[in-house]
Amino acid sequence: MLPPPDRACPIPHSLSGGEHQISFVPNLPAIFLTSHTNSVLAYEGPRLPLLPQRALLALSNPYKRRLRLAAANSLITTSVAVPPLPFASFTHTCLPRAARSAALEQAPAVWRILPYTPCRHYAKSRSKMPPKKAVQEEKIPLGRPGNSLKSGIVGLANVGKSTLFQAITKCSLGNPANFPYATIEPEEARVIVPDDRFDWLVEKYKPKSVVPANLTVYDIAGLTRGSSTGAGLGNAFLSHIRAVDAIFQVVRCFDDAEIIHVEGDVNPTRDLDIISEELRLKDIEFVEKALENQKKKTRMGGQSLELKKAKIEQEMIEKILAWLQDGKDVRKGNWTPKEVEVINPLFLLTAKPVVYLVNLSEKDFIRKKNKHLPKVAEGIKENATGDPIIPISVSFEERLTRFETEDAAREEQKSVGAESALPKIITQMRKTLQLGSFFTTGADEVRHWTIRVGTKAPQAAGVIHTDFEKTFIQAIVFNFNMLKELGDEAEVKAKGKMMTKGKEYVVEDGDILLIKAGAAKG
Ligand SMILES: Nc1ncnc2c1ncn2[C@@H]1O[C@H](COP(=O)(O)OP(=O)(O)OP(=O)(O)O)[C@@H](O)[C@H]1O
Ligand SMILES: [Mg+2]
Repeated sequence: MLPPPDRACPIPHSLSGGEHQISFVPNLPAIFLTSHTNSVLAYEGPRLPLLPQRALLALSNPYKRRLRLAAANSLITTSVAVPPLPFASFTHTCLPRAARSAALEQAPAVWRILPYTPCRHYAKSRSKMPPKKAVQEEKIPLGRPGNSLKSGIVGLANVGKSTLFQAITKCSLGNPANFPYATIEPEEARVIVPDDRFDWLVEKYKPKSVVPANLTVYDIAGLTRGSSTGAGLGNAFLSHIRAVDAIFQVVRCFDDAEIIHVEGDVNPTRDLDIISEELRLKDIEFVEKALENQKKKTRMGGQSLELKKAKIEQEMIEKILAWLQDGKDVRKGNWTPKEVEVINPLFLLTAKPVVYLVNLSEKDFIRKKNKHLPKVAEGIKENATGDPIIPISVSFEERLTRFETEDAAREEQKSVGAESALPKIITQMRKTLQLGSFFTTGADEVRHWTIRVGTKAPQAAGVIHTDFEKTFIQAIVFNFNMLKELGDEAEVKAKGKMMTKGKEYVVEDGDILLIKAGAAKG
């Protein structure tokens, strides 16, 4: 209860009526009256008024303790019903001492409304302090690849996509044939992600069940000049590309007069340009559509928070459109986390990470020489800086799959002096997507899980089971390298290398996790 008023102070009209909170700090010359709206009424005493949360920060420890104690006993924060003007009155006797004397001296006391969010007053009051360093916004990569990854094989028609698909998946789902557009519907197959650590763990634990990580690969119909406007197989293939997390782009660098080239001759730099142009044109179309929809939302006008958010989003979409119209791929932009949130649901083709696969003749691949290769590398470096390029001979890979046994295929690789590039392209794809691995081990199951680099323990637990993210308690962690070095879990434990980690732990590549989670609600 507040003491009875003995001196009236006017309460500004905007705060009159309704329930308001009064908070003050004993012996501090500031008093705050916070409304349920977005404003704060502050008493302007001898010191600059501070915003409540800032005031708490600014208090010295004994005051903080007193404030907390008092707040716990409802002494400090009291609800007051403020009657409408002109009857609003407020007693200065409940003001802190310094404020009270100021109120008496400067009567009538001055009240003013301060915005609730900005902390400008706080910054001003400490103007002698060096300026705060700009907070570096954490960068987040585009896309949201999960544990089940999808990648599409993309390229001009008749460049070897289906043959590669068949070699990768070691199955006959693909449709390789020497005529353009042999593939119509995207074929799909899962391939196991090769990982020596996983193989070692399987050997060590000899579990009843083994679950390696996998990558779903799609063989997508060939592109051609004008695909974005419906030429060739037109738009159909584009929707297939939209659905994948990443792209393997096959570039033809083999000369073979028998194999038809849709452009008439082998010219990989021109082919690269055609593909990036088509993907970009399609993205422009997607973004223009998104912008149109967004404009429908913002057209209504008004001041609601939702509308403000929609307007900010519209500006971001306009920025993305300008970027694309400038001839640049979305994945090469330097986007803020908020912009990434806008980009992800657009499923843009040029936002997807690309691994370039340069398809060489078997002869060139073995001798590690190809007349087109330097130009291709230069072109990619110039237009898609940083994207990985892997030389491969799709026909060699296809031939290797025809050997009866793995050993025979290995022998062949040894005898010709060249290794299959397939394991490399899958591991490179994971690297490009900034993915890492963790493992769960035991007598029942050894499993390889996929997460984005930088994922924290609860989110990693959520990959195992969605409930685990919410009910996460802790994780028992040790790294594969430690296990391999020390030999077994007991030894890892004895050496104190088995650790209990909480919610803030960032899972490292190769961690072996045991998640402890509570029971799920409901
Ligand atoms: N490195 C290579 N050297 C020689 N021939 C190759 C090579 N790679 C693929 N080919 C041949 O090119 C032809 C076309 O291959 P494939 O059907 O895999 O192409 P594609 O890109 O899937 O075509 P589409 O776009 O029509 O689906 C096949 O005859 C295949 O054997
Ligand atoms: Mg094909």
